[in-house]
Amino acid sequence: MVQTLFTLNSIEPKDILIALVICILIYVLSFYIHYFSRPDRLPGPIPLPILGSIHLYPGDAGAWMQELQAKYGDMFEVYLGSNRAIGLCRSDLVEKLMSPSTTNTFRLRTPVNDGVEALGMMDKGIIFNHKYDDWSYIRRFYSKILATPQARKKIVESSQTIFTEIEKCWKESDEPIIDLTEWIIRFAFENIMYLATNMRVNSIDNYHNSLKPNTQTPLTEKLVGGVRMYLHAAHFYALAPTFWRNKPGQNKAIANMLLGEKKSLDLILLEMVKKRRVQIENSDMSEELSQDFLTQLLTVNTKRDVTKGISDEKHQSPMSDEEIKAIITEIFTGGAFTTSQNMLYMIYYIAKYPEVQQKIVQEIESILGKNLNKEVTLKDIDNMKYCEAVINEVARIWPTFPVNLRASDKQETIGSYTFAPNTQFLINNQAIHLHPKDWEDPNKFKPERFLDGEKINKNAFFMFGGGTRICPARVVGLTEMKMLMIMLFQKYNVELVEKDAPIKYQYAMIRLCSELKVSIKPRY
Ligand code: HEM
Repeated sequence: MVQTLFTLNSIEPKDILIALVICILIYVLSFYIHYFSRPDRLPGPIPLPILGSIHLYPGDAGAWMQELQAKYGDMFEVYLGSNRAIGLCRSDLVEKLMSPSTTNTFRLRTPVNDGVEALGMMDKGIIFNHKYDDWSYIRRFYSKILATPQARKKIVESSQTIFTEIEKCWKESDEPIIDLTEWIIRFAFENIMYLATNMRVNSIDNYHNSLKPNTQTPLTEKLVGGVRMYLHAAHFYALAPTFWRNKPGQNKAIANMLLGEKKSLDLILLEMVKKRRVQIENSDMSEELSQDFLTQLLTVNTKRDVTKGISDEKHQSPMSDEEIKAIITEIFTGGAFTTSQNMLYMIYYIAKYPEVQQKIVQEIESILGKNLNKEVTLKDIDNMKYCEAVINEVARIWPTFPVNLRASDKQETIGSYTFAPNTQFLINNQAIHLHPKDWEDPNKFKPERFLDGEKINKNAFFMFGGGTRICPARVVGLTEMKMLMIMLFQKYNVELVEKDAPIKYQYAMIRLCSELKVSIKPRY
């Protein structure tokens, strides 16, 4: 005891500092010995201990992946904190990851991620769900409800009504220049709300009124704002290592703010779920319930089950409000935001290329005539091949989702490289879409390359992703895009205000358009 006290008393602050510096040096040395002797080395920026390469991240994963490809080639590595992530920029490199086979082992989007956990989305819903049985159970709801002609018909019908409501607001405002960004988000939001809940929620009028001074923020605006912030939160939390998120100062403040926004969104969505649950519980047992997404989630494995056999032996209980909340968070993310952003970029390119706009109008008129009130059928929509080629070409040249994520919980090989379980793979959709190996004149906007007869190479185009995790709502997504195309371009000539300006956007898992100013003039 005396000996210990004596020893402690004789330690000077200087000695502690020296010991600390020695520890840090040993850590740094061993970090770099490990780094430089790692097996299956790939080119990439030399990481810093703890931070990895995150200090180099420009805030835009799409732009970063392009920059890294230019420096290091089609396959490279970066470190997100201490975790190795592999960038893949060529179709043949992603073959295994994007295989539709049920034996595809790249079933995960990310390894277990404490940021996603902190947001309350790990193993909830489907996007970040690692539990294969739960993921496939929830996907069955998507397939049953969204991949059907009924869902497409519903979207056709609601798109027409919602677009008319938007036109009414535009007429009322009588502005010569319109920024389409927020209108198109409300268009997609109202559509997905109707599809997912069978409710119309007046989001067009609400948005229009919210532009007037001194108005309160209506619930639909809070929801749209909340989902947008959720995308920013998912970006920050999924990517930034724990240490970086908790760094005192700006980082910590951003992390707290985003978490607060996610909690506010959770409260709104939970209230929506609870309200509908009470409505169902209070309704007469003999009353036929609606077949919408929310009702299916609320009634599965209950006496009022409208799902007709979605559950399996592992899923025999009703879903909790929390589980349903996570699922509808994702429905709104994909339904309101991914869809609207694709539509905005579609409008940007069509307005930028008047000759393409003219061909679109010709095709629409050849199928629907000049009667603007003619009912649009699914067959009409399916016959619009040039319109579809334009949608594809926009998604090729400017994917809304420029970087996709995959991981496997097993050891995997790609080419001659072996990767440890839980390695993160970053599929550079933008680079694959522009790779000269698969695309002739890749930077040229040329919708004809998608017309019948033109061969698109395997794994060279991922508008809706691919493999087992391909977008489960692609059929309705495409239908909605074509509907907007018909309603906007059949009736109006659309011109960009800044003809040569590049797309203005922010990155938040997807590319979020920040401004799209156009002038819209009636054709007739
Ligand atoms: C034009 C519209 C849309 C586009 C371009 C699009 C695109 C995508 C892409 C690229 C993915 C990633 C797939 C992968 O990892 O391979 C995805 C996944 C997903 N999308 Fe969509 N999407 C659209 C519309 C929608 C809509 C309307 C919804 C919801 C109603 C939706 C819900 C989802 C969900 C839940 C996933 C995750 C699937 C999983 O992890 O298994 N999407 N989408």
